[in-house]
Amino acid sequence: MDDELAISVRGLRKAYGDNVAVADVDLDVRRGEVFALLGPNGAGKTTTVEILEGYRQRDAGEVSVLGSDPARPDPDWRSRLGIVLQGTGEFDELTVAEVVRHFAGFYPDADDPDKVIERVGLADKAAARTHTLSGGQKRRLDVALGIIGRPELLFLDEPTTGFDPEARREFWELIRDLAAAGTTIVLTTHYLDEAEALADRVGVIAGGRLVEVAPPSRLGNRQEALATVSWRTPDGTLETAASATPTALVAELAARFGGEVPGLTVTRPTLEDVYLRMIGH
Ligand SMILES: Nc1ncnc2c1ncn2[C@@H]1O[C@H](COP(=O)(O)OP(=O)(O)OP(=O)(O)O)[C@@H](O)[C@H]1O
Repeated sequence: MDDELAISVRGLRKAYGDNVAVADVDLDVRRGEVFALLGPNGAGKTTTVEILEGYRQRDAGEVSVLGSDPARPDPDWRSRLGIVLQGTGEFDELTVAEVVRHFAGFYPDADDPDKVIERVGLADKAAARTHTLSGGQKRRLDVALGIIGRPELLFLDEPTTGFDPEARREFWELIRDLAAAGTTIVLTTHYLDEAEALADRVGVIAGGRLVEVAPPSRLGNRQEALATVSWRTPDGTLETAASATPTALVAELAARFGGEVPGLTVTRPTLEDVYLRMIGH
């Protein structure tokens, strides 16, 4: 096992009856990396992640997570993981501070509950009973419970669903801070901007197969794709051209217009464009 790897997966396979949910997945995640798993509903993300977390059994393949096989983990293995599930929900009558303190008790080297509550932006809700929290605030509490044990490896399942834009930005900052402090992070998300903002690499999974793994900027050869240049002619018509040399085209347009080119835009395929192509749209 390579010590540089937080996760190493070879030939992972899982079927539910005849339904093959995960087929021949090979995947490495380096220590300190932020890795995003993207894929449409039913692609196999949760199945894969729950196998890595030790919550589901695999049918075949080799899996190592922080040096252990999740199917036969070392005794202290689980305390080195942080898992942010979609909603804990069982502690409705307890306050935020009580729940976070309660979870801190499960870990040998837990972080300071007040500090963690502050970090996830719930300081002014510390004394509130959890059933009074909004959806976004509940997700922040989920995140607090995921990081209270100072995990080496943090799993986040669609972490910002229900967040308002400001809360998402704050959450992204938190993830960047955790990553900067050396935490390895694996997240699933349906938000491509989130993957682009946070991930060192993304893996696209479709139909149980890992279609591609690459940094967001390089996925689907995005960098080599033709640029789309648009501008308006003097009579206001929108013109569009696909170009491998957009700088030359813009220079030519600038010369033609004798200065500013009306309505000029230059775009490359977005992560969403290449992602949708990859999953067959
Ligand atoms: N416990 C289960 N029993 C039977 N089939 C399951 C079970 N869990 C998942 N599946 C099936 O396995 C496939 C992959 O599901 P999975 O939940 O891993 O996808 P996902 O990528 O996480 O989807 P989503 O984005 O909707 O959360 C789907 O066809 C799903 O119906």
